Amino acid sequence: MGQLIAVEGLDGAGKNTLVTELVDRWRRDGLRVWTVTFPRYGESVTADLAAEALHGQHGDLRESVYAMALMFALDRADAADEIRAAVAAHDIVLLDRYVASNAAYNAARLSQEADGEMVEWVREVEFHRFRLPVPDHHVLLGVAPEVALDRAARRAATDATRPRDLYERDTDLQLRVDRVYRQLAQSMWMSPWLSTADGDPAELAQRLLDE
Ligand SMILES: Nc1ncnc2c1ncn2[C@@H]1O[C@H](COP(=O)(O)OP(=O)(O)O)[C@@H](O)[C@H]1O
Ligand SMILES: Cc1cn([C@H]2C[C@H](O)[C@@H](COP(=O)(O)OP(=O)(O)O)O2)c(=O)[nH]c1=O
Repeated sequence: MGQLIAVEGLDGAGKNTLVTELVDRWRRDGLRVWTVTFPRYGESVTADLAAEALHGQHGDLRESVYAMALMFALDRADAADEIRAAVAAHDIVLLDRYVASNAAYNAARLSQEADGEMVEWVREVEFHRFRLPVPDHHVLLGVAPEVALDRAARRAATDATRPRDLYERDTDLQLRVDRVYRQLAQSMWMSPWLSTADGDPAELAQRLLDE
């Protein structure tokens, strides 16, 4: 059985960059590594619909916090068996965003804290009803929100395929998401959380293997 690790953080925090570096490093070391990014755009209709809603389509879908949370959760529910099989066949399964994204973003949308109703609803729906595997570890890539916001804005300016969505353009929302993420990490929500401010892959790769 491999380790299931979820990497979390704000839009533009550098999750994708960090995950790519960790996967390369561990594979060079001979470990069997499998990775998936949520939302699974292009593979999951509900993920695509949610992203389109965040870019202004599908009427008032985006206004419902619970509907948006459910769209992202259904994407994961559909991937549950694949993740379980990957954990059985690999040393490490690395997830770029997972259930905690839904907890942090939707609690933040409702101005709730990590001990509020939304985080509990996400836990109940995703881990209990959808039976998603619980990560062995979470990693919070906790760069300062201003840094993440700046990176997301620069990425949008230089990459025409990555315009900022509704959440990325909402600075107050990102600040509240950051706060909920830190509370989730502090309370070790569902499993131990490792927090890193700079995402040094060498150090993090070792810390995760040492755990
Ligand atoms: N450690 C870093 N230092 C500087 N820029 C970075 C770093 N990590 C990522 N970036 C840049 O910031 C932007 C967002 O990174 P990305 O990995 O796509 O973030 P996320 O997946 O969290 O949205 C990208 O343009 C990336 O090249
Ligand atoms: C995976 C996931 C993402 N989100 C949010 C975080 C992001 O702001 C947004 C889109 O995900 P993101 O990973 O940022 O995709 P991209 O920038 O490539 O479009 O959706 C949730 O609210 N719940 C979830 O379960």
